[in-house]
Amino acid sequence: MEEKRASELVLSEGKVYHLDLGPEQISDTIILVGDQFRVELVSSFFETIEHQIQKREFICHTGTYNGKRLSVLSTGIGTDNVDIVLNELDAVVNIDLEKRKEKTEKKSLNFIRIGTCGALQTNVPIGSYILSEGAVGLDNVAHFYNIPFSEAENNFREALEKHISLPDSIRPYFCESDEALTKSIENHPKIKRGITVTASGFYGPQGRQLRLPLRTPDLNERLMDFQHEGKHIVNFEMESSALFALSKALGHRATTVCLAIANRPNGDFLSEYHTEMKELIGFVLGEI
Ligand SMILES: O=P(O)(O)O[C@H]1O[C@H](CO)[C@@H](O)[C@H]1O
Ligand SMILES: O=c1cc[nH]c(=O)[nH]1
Repeated sequence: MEEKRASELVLSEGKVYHLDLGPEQISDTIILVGDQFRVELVSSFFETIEHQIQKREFICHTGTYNGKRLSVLSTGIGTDNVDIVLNELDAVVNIDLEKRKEKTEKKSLNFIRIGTCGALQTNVPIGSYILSEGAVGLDNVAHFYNIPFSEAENNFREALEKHISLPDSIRPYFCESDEALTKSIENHPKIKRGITVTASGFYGPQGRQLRLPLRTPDLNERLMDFQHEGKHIVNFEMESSALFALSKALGHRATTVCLAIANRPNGDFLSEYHTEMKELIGFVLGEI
């Protein structure tokens, strides 16, 4: 295997550059959250914490919950950050950082994103837990890689592209979550399973209009009434498409569960959700 150059595998004092992590400092199951302050909320459930680090918006705590080693890491907002997080976590486990060479034996990580989202169906009230069976990417991260999308994933994307007319410059992609990981956290009365749309922004890209007019004003209605082989779109958030696509390509497993803090068709928004988020975290940790 060829040695990765300093500008390609970017390290700082032997650790991956943005996350400041090395191989001993992460577990095989990693909880990903967008908000950096949610890391402490997750690790407040741990009985021990062995490692804590922060660089920029990336905070990581590694410890144990019910005797099981777990890490929790903040990604910050957006799929551009997910590109950094997934590539660097994969490098930590699958590249020998000292020799700068890919390892022969690869490790597979489990990623569970616990986020917030906006529901896109009238019958999914704020406070629901939305579990992603797959994510439509309206961002462009996956377009820079060869992702082994399945025929079913390509068919879903094609059907969606026919249903919504997006500006020519936006090319959606679709990637499923890991079914076994998804199933492991589906047993809760507040859980609704469905398809997530990962947007490249919070306002216009999610059909929110403040002062700027929108180029696709009926985007949300189009997404809400789309269905393909019994699958419906249920929510908007900003990370899962890249998380699922890069995990698939790198041989990792990923799923997402989000607390609905907005309901777009009903016009509702929950700005203070600490208690609801704590309950969701407690549920997920108890299941994995
Ligand atoms: O609460 P988090 O995990 O950050 O998730 C959602 O909230 C942010 C937008 O407010 C985006 O990151 C979106 O995906
Ligand atoms: O409406 C919402 C709420 C949370 N996160 C999003 O990306 N959108």
